Amino acid sequence: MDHAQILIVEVWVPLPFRTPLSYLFDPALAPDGAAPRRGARVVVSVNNRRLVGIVDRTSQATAQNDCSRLRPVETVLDTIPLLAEQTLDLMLWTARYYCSAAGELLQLALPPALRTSSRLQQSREWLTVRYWRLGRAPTEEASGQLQGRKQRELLTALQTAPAHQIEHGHLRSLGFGKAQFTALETAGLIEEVIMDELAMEAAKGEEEPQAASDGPPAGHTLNNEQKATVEAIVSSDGKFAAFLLDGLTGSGKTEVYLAALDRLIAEGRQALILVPEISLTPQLTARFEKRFPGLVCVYHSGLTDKQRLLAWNDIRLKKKPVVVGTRSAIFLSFTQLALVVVDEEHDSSFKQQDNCRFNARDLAVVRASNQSCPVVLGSATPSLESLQNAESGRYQLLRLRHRTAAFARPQIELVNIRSRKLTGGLSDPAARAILDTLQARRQVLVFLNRRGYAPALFCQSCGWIAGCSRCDSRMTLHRHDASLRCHHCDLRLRLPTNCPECTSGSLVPLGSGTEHAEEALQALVGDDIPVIRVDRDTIGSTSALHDKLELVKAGEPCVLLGTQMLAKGHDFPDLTLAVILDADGALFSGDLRASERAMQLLTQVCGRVGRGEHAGRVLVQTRLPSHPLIAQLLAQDYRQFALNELELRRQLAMPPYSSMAVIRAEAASEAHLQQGLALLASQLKTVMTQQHLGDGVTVHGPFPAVLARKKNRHHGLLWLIASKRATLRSLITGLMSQPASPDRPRSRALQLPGRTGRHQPFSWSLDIDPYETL
Ligand SMILES: Nc1ncnc2c1ncn2[C@@H]1O[C@H](COP(=O)(O)OP(=O)(O)OP(=O)(O)O)[C@@H](O)[C@H]1O
Ligand SMILES: [Zn+2]
Repeated sequence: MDHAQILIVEVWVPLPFRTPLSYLFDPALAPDGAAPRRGARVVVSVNNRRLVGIVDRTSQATAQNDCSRLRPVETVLDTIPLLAEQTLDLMLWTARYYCSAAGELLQLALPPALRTSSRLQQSREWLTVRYWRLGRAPTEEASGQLQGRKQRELLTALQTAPAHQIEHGHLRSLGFGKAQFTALETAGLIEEVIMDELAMEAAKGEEEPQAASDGPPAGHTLNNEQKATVEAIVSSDGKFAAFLLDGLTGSGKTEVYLAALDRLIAEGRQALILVPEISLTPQLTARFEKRFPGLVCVYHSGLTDKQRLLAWNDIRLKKKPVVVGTRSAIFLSFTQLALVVVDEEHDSSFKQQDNCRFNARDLAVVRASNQSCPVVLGSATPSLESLQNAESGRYQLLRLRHRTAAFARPQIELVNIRSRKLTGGLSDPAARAILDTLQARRQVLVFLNRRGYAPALFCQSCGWIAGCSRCDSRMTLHRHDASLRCHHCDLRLRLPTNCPECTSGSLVPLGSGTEHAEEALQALVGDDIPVIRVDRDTIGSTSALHDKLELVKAGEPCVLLGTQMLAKGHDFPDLTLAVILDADGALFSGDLRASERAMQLLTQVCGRVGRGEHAGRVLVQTRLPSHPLIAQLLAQDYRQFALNELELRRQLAMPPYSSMAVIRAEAASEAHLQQGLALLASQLKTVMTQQHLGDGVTVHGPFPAVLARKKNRHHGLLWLIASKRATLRSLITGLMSQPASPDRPRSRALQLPGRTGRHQPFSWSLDIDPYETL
């Protein structure tokens, strides 16, 4: 083989490999003789599977390369890079930082239609777009013959459009139709162009500036705090700066993002707004769309494959400069970011909980830094990590201390329910407050973070409790379909009528979930007042939630009942009472972040009321009125809470004052689990000794996971805590190069350790900067 002509193409494939795979490419065989460019897609085969991969690098084969062992690239799908350089760089950075496979991130960086080999043809069809443009040689005579007003309007539209062309669909939406197209085409004044958008590269630089729009509807007149905040953000235009926007619930953070965007995207650049879950906040998206009509693109996994492809491409080609998306949107192909916003930055949904366990909030900072633009992390209840970054000066702290509403803060009262009778979880004082509020024609929010009818089913004669046969957990009673369900593995059983242990018929539900609360609330308020339940069981689709929330927005008296779905950023001016049915549920967990999470959740619920013209009131039902966290909730000083909590973490040398990784292991049996974890622990010791890591790092465990048995697999973990991030890195890198098991040395270290499959006797994975630690 003549090495001089053969190229070696390194390709990332969507499999858990640590390095790209090498393939041969013979330019002589390519139709245009060109090598595939970085970021272009190719089809390659891996273990007889044909996969779509992304080109990382192409180089000349040398005599050192053993080309006979390499397979050829099967097809080059793109002549241009489909993934922006910036996205590819971020993928590689993410894979390195989180010790995972860059190729697997392709699933997030490319929409499904572009990476599934059976959909490739269809994706091309979806991206073929019809345009009309000015004819090449319109004659004077032809122009003179223009008949109708609409024909002249169409011509003017094209004359003033960038590149003198406009998409067919867009023209139709402007009211132009077949009559005008045919007439002008016949006269040679316009012509049709069919374009393969997948083969188009994004406009570079300022070539095609996209004005924010012709006078977007202005927002509120900003108050002084908001103005100062916007100025601080805008003054970092064109350079990297990270801001923590710490603003009370309802202090107008969203208004700040909008105003900053207004100033920053004016020059045709892009902006990314990351939100926890789009389906939960249709209102937020609507606010962006209203302010930037036609310029907002929404990107999340709830879209159909086609919608996702078109949205992805609009973003790539910079047709829609404002992108509102969930965590995977961080991997979109932006080339010219002017601003990145992470709304509700404390939210757990920014952390991916499987495969590559990245935190999109942290990647937002990395991406902004790579692309030299400001990034704003906003929250009323900032994470301790971000607060610490602000304290240490890494992030600039911006504060909004005043609510925009007429009333500063809701009034919070405790209801001690230790010896009270509850109906569907509801105490008498809470019931009275609800009725009073509805009487005054206002709305009520009832928060209960537990779905189903009851969290347990109990036999009064023998004490049996329904448990899951596959997990160490209780089954939840769902009454609407008379089932018992495990919320961990989704096992579903018919509700028994008799106790399976003692056959007695005295089975009773224990405790209350939202289904029970709904029943009790409806009985309390009567049939005329709607009780709107929002939880995972009632919200099948985005539109279902949207319809329910519209009902609340209409302002009629109603009761909005639900789980944490309701705590996320909703803005309903007529909500004046919130009832937290069971504050204690949030207080018991040994997790590192348990208090932080509980405080954030409860504070956010309290923040949903009193946002309009009327004062808000919150009733907190608890059996532990003197619990310190409840006291801090009453004080309504999240910041003080956070500072105390930070001090505690500092004393314990826990994150954010140290770097942490969790090794999660699962096994077919307890014996396999113990054996596997013991091996890992001893390998960690070996690495620590070899590399003299000494006091810099501590390994805790092994210990069982909170749910020690889940889906019939046994779960356990190890904690690695280091004073410096670099030490943790050395330890992890060292561990990765240890043999997978004593009798099975890792041959080429290509495959990531521990990711050999969920059905192995023993497997493990790494969680760097874990959100959940148990
Ligand atoms: N300067 C202002 N003048 C009058 N009203 C304002 C102003 N800024 C914001 N608002 C209104 O106040 C309400 C709360 O603002 P916004 O939703 O921006 O707050 P937020 O801080 O994002 O809230 P949260 O974090 O609780 O979701 C909204 O209805 C908004 O329209
Ligand atoms: Zn189960």
